[in-house]
Amino acid sequence: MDIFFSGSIRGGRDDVDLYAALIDCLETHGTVLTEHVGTENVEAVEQEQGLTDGDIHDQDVTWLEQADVVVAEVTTPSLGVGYELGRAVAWEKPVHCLYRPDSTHDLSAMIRGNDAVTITEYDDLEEAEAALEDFLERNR
Ligand SMILES: O=c1[nH]c(=O)n([C@H]2C[C@H](O)[C@@H](COP(=O)(O)O)O2)cc1CO
Repeated sequence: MDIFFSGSIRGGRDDVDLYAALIDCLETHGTVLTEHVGTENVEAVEQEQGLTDGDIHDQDVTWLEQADVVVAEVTTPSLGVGYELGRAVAWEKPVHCLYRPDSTHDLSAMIRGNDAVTITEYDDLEEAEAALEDFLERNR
């Protein structure tokens, strides 16, 4: 199963360690196409690789199209994550979002109000992992 994991990069990297833990969990169920989202110095690595913003966009959209399912951690608001979710919904991919309700950012109505997206509100990693396992089992 190919999994597209979506998480904030330029929107803010406060949750990067959490993204890495979620990616580790997802990798026990399939191939995560976007492992780089959980890498601390992702933008420096992309720069070293000579990737332009155009390359990053095109590569991510290719992975998104290839993915069987999409998982996003949406607590830190991100334009890129919102864009990826919109395209995933338009392609009718199964989409699951994880959100921590103790956040200072309220979740966008464009995500919470979207019937095509399932959302788990969670407080700790264990709860998030259980929700992901359930989502992946239902969409295998
Ligand atoms: O350098 C990048 N590499 C990359 O893969 N992305 C993709 C993957 C993430 O799920 C999403 C993050 O968007 P943003 O940077 O607007 O927070 O966009 C985004 C950037 C920077 O915008």
